[in-house]
Amino acid sequence: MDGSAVGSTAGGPVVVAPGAVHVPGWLGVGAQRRLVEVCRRWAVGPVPIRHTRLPRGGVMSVRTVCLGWHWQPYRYTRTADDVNGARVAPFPEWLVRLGRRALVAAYRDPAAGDGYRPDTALINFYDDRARMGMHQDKDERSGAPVVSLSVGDSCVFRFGNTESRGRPYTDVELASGDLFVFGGPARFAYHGVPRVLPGSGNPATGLARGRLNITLRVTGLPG
Ligand SMILES: O=C(O)CCC(=O)C(=O)O
Ligand SMILES: [Fe+2]
Repeated sequence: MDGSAVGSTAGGPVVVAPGAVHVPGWLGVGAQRRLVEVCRRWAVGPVPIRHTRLPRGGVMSVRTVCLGWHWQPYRYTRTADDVNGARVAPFPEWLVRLGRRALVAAYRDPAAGDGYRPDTALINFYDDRARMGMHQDKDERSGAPVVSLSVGDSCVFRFGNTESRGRPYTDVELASGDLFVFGGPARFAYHGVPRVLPGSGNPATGLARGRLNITLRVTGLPG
């Protein structure tokens, strides 16, 4: 993955809320295909992709595997103690660079990626029925932006406000190759995925069914 196919924007950035930007078609098909391939490898190990168990007994409908730091509700650790105890795969340098380019594209500012050093990625796989309830990404001790990349089936992405799970929110359709960034005043906004749209993806990405979402984040944790 060298990101060479990045930048084939099908449309310019759309500001959904201050600090929250949707860039349709940011990843070309080649870049999406490489992401699918590498995510398939990460899904196998060292920590296998799994449905995250919630402390009160629930189980998330998406399946998740992490890089750099392992997220389990509601903290980050180096080892996946709720899965197999293994240390998660390292966060690759090319993904840091991709995150920087994402910020430059979303904020239309050549300096927007300077100093951005994401150190964890959550890779979520959604089957036809998977969803994600409204939540904040708030286990990070950093206000740096979250970079979100989507491949495969489209979904309805609900982007809300920082006060509550409820309205006002905006429903955005995230399609294969789309970038969504939330930073600044939008960084701690509630968001979720009420549904995926089965069969809407492009098989040329290598993902015949389902939806892949990768979020890059800065944990703010030491070393
Ligand atoms: O799947 C998405 O688009 C969002 C995922 C998400 O919000 C998360 O992993 O925290
Ligand atoms: Fe989230």
